[in-house]
Amino acid sequence: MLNDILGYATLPYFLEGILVALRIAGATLVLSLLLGLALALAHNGKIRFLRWLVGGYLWVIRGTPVLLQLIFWYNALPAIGLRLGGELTAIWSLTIAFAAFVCELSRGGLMAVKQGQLDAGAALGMSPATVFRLVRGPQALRVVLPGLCTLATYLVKETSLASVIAVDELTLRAQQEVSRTFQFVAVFGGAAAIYIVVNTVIAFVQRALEKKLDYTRRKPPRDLPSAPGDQPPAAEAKRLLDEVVLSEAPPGRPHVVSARGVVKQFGDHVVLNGVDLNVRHGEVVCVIGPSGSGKTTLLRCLNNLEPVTSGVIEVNGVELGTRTDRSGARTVITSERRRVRDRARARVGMVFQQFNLFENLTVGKNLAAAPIRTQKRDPEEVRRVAGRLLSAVGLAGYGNAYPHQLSGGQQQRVAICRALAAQPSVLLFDEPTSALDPEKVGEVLQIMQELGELGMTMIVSTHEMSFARRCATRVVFMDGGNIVESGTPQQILENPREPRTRQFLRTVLGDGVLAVASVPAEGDEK
Ligand SMILES: Nc1ncnc2c1ncn2[C@@H]1O[C@H](COP(=O)(O)OP(=O)(O)OP(=O)(O)O)[C@@H](O)[C@H]1O
Repeated sequence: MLNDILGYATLPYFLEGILVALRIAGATLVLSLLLGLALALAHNGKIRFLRWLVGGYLWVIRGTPVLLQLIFWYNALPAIGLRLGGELTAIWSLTIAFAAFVCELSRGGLMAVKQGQLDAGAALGMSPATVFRLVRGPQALRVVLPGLCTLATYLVKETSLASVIAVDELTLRAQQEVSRTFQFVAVFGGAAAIYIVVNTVIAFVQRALEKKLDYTRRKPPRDLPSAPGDQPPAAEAKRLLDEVVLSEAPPGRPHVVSARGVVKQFGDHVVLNGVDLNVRHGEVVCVIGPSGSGKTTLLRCLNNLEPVTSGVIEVNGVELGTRTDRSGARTVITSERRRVRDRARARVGMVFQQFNLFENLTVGKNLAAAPIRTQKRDPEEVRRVAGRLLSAVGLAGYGNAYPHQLSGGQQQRVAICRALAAQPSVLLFDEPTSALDPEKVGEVLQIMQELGELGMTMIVSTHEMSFARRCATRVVFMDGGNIVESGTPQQILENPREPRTRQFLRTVLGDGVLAVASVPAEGDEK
C-alpha cells in the first residue's frame, strides 16, 4: 500500500496537478496581499465612505462560504462579459475571498505598532509614507508573518475548491483517477502526501522568514563593547556636540518658540487653557507641575503632534498647525502633507519619556533615518555626524546594535542623539528620565546640561527639581492647563509668589526647602 501511495505521490500527472494548484495559490497570494493591504489602509484611514465600503465588503465575504463565492463568480463573470476561463476565475474568486483575511491580519499588524513609534517618526518630520516604509510596515510584517504563512498553507489546500469549476488541479485529477481505478486509499493518500510536502516547505520558509524579520531575535553585533562605555569628560563631549548645536540666534527672530493663547481640548475636557509661552534662542525652560497639569500636552502641541483647538504656535518662524492670512484670520490646517512639511521646516526635536527608538532599526539607522530620508542630506556627512554624536554620549561602537540590546539609559542617550542628528532648532524633552532606573538618571541629565551650556534651546518637562535649579534659565509652573507663574529657578523654586506653586513644591521638595515656607504670602493657603 505504501508503495502505491508513493507511486501516486510521484506520478507526473499528479505533480502537474499540484503545479496548477501552486500557480493559482501563488497568484492569489500576491494579489490578495496587495488588495488586502490597500483595504486595511482604507479601513484604518480617514475617509468615512471608504471605511464603510471596506466594512461592507468584509461583512459579505466573511459571511459566505468560499465555495459559494467561487461558483457565483464562475457564473457572474461571463454574465458581465468577462470570460476568464477556470484558472483565472479561481484566482479572481480566491483573491477576493482571501484579501478579506489579509485585510484583517494587516489591520491587526498595523494596530500592533506602538503609537510612540509613529509619534517619533512624525516628530522627526517624516511623512506617514516614510514612517510606513521604514518603521510601521516592517514592524507590522513581523507581527502578521505567522498568520500570513498559515493563510498561504490554507490557500494551497483551498485551491482544491477550484475542482468544482473544472480546473484541472491536483484534487480533480485524484478524483478522476479514483473513478477510473477505485483505489481511493492509494490515490487520495498520494495526493495528500503531495499537499503535505508542499505545506511542509511553506512551514520551513515561514521559519526562515521569521528568523530574518524578527529583529528582537538578532544577536548583538560581535564588536559591541562588552562593558558599557563611560561618557567622555564634559569638555570632550561638548567639543563633539558643538557641531550640531546652533550657537548663533537666527537673525531677526526674537523667539525660537512662540505660543500665544493656546487652548487644547479633548472633547469637553480643556487640557490647555490659553497658554502663552515665548522661548528665546539658547534658553533652557523647565516646565514643572503636578501630574495632569498639561505639560506633555503642551510639548505635543509645540511639536504639532496634537493639533491645537485655538491659539497659535510658531517655531523657527514657521506657524504650526494653523495658517494666518493677511487679514489676521486663522484657519486650522487639515492637509496632512502640509502639516508634515511645516513640521520638517520648523525642525522641532523631541525626546520622549519612553525613548521611542525605532525598534526595527539599528542605532545608526535610527540616527540617520530622518536626515537622509526626509532632509535629503549627504549620507556620508550624516554618518560622520552620527558617529560624533554617539562618541559624545559614550556610545561609540553601538551603531550596529538594536535598541532592545541597550539599557534604558543608553536608549535615552541614543534618542537624544537621534533628535540632534536632525539639527533641531529647539529640543523638547518630555520627562526624559521618568522611565529610568535612578542610577541611570544622571547620565541623561549630564548630556542635557552639556547641551544647555552649548546654547541649545530646550524646553524640558521634568520632575527633576535639582536639574531645573542647576540648568534652567527659566522655570515655568503649570497647573490645570495654565501657566501659573514663571521666572528664574531661584524665583520659582525658592521664592514662589503663587500659593499653588508653594503647595506643589512643598509636596515634591518637602517643607524645609522653600525659603519662604515660614513667611506666608498674602492669600497663601493654610
Ligand atoms: N489623547 C488624550 N485624550 C484625552 N485626554 C487626554 C489625552 N492626552 C492627555 N489627556 C488628558 O490631558 C490631561 C493632561 O495630560 P498631560 O499628559 O498633558 O499631563 P502632564 O502634566 O504631562 O502629566 P504627567 O506629569 O503625569 O505626565 C490629563 O487629564 C489627561 O488625561
